Amino acid sequence: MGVILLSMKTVDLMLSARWVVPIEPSGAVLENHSLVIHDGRIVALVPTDQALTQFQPAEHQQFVEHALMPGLVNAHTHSPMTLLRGVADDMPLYEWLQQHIWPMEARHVSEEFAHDGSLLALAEQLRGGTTCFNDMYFFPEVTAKVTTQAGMRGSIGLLLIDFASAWASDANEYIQKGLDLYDSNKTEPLLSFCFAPHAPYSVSEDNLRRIKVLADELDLPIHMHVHETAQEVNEFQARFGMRPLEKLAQLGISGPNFLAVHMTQLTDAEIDFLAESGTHVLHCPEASLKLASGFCPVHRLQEAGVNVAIGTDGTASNNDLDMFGEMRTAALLGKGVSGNAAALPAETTLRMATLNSAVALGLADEIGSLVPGKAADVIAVDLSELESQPMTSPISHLVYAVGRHQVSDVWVAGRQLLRQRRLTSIDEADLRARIIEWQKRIAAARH
Ligand SMILES: CSC[C@H]1O[C@@H](n2cnc3c(O)ncnc32)[C@H](O)[C@@H]1O
Ligand SMILES: [Zn+2]
Repeated sequence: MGVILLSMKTVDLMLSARWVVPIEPSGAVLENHSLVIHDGRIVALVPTDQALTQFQPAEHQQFVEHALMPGLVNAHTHSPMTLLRGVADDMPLYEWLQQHIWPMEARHVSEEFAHDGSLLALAEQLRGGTTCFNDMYFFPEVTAKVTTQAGMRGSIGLLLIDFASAWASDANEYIQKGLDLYDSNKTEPLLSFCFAPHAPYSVSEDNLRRIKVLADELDLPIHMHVHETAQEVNEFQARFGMRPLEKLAQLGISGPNFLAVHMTQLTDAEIDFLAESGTHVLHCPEASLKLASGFCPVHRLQEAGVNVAIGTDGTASNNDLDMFGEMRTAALLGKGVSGNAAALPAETTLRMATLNSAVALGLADEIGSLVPGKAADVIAVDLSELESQPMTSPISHLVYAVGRHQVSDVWVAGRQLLRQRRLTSIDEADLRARIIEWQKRIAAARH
């Protein structure tokens, strides 16, 4: 016994579970395996009986009726917009943006708005099993700070839009503030950055050229709403004599460092072009459905070889940050739109919300699957509930049957941020009080 103990490796944490869904190297489910974690990284994923003879963990948690899987990666959102949840429903994109959201943002967006809205987004996402999100909003330095304070992982958008806001008055200031944010945080382990020009219709060609030069110089991805509605494409065509994607191709923006959000309007030739250029598509099915923007042809994109990731978009159009719900919608919609029940099977959809999102964000070496060497961004999903019975297939249940309330525990870089459904790094009571104040302020301004 003494000899065995001596040869055992001391590690920080062992998570043993009935089921583990690592996503890579195979999409298969492992039974009775343990994840071994040290210094925030996965050091082994082995059968539990083997793990117990090889490793001596400082902490050992056992999940007898749970599945462990990689944290979900929300490929597109606008965190502070949680404060605008439910303010403008049941209308199309331009009416929603121009008559409701932009005027409300002009009235309310501030450092404090970005702080409290981001905190609410972090809390909602962690409680729903999302461990990393890709953001685009005003005051990104505030979102970045709250994210690191909470211990979550974030890809922060260096925003550009051609109108003055509480954050910046013109393109020069937007770009400079973005670069300053990047410079002062580029070594922060939980943060990464994307340039985030809002859309082809809201950022001039000259400014897009500037972003392209900077993105090449710093080797950062560019993240942008593109071909969201037919109206966008038609109006752009009337103004510039070409479709937005063609303009972006002309500017050299499309390619493996380009993340195109929505993409509901695509010709066959454009699908081929996206595949050839290595452009990533960030699919936000619920926001596109709610705004009746159109349908992203996900199955055709995947058949062509395009990397398609899943995002929620913001809560003013979704209206939640529920990546389990989003996976289910993506899978069902993908079948409906393609007329093919075999399109977007559960395993593919789970991969879209984890590894594909990580690939799009340039983070696949770090997150998106449970592979030794990667960061320990892990979630435990309780499958003991009646609603998950009988346990015919964990992967099927995770996509088609599980609700986000079944996420019991969450770790980011090996740090536990949700323990038996309680947040460990965010004060829920304080957050609730702040949100009630915002509710009053926003309601008062509307009357
Ligand atoms: C300038 S920060 C981001 C900007 O985007 C707005 N927004 C949120 N959702 C969408 C969407 O689906 N399409 C276009 N613009 C969107 C948000 O209100 C902010 O102003
Ligand atoms: Zn968006």
